[in-house]
Amino acid sequence: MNTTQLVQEIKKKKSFLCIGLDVDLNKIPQYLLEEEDPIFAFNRAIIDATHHLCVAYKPNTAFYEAYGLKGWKSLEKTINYLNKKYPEIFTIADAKRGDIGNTSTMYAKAFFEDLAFDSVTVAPYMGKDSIEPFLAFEDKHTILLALTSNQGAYDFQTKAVDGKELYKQVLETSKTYKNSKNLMYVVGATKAKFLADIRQIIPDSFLLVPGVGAQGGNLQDVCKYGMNSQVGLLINSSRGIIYASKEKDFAQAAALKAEELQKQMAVELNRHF
Ligand SMILES: O=c1ccn([C@@H]2O[C@H](COP(=O)(O)O)[C@@H](O)[C@H]2O)c(=O)[nH]1
Repeated sequence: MNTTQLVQEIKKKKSFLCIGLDVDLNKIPQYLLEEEDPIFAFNRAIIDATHHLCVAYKPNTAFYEAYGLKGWKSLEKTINYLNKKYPEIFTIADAKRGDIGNTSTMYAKAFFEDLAFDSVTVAPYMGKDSIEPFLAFEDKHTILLALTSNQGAYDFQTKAVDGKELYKQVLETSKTYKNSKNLMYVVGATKAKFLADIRQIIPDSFLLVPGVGAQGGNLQDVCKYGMNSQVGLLINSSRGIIYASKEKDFAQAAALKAEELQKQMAVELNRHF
């Protein structure tokens, strides 16, 4: 999916919500554990109940890798289900990969070819030759960690190197990479006050913004400082939506939580456009 199609979906649904599929078997309704594949059964129910309220889903691969081969199979079934039943949805593998070039190529093949995600999150620390193998996939998006939502972001990302904060150097340098038009960036909702500066450097890029809800980020602040003329935002919520209930009504409860955010997004879209 390209960004023009993504923006069309956002305008159609009046939503730039990304739902995080971070499935923890201790947190899902216990009756689902009797299913052959409880993780996929959970995801399918959440997706069917919420797809009209969001434009993207983001499984964090840690929650699948933690269950070994079974978990990876659940991830595969989830992406196949999304691609087949809801091809209009933008898919993000939150895997935070990046390595020397030939290894990055293999990571890119894993997420873009084998699993057919639209995008994958990548860490910038190893630089150009670790990122360009992902960008070589012309019709896919590489989502670079710029300024993360956690407290540890202040350890390195906001520190000045040669007089400029590291996250700003990541943004500026990444614009020089081959196929940089296919870059998006992660900026935590907890870092909304940085968004005005970030937009000076990357006015047109899409931002994946995790950290609303459970981590305390504020949707309105993110929109105020981060929205651009093409919306330019995908705001993620995982736990705040998918664990709204541990009972049989879990999918409906998730839909209600997603709808709360979608309605706030509709207000923001009306305000900006
Ligand atoms: O800076 C970052 C980068 C990634 N994440 C991931 O997003 C979700 C957030 O989950 P919530 O339950 O809505 O807090 C999760 O997968 C994180 O690993 C992030 O939070 N911050």
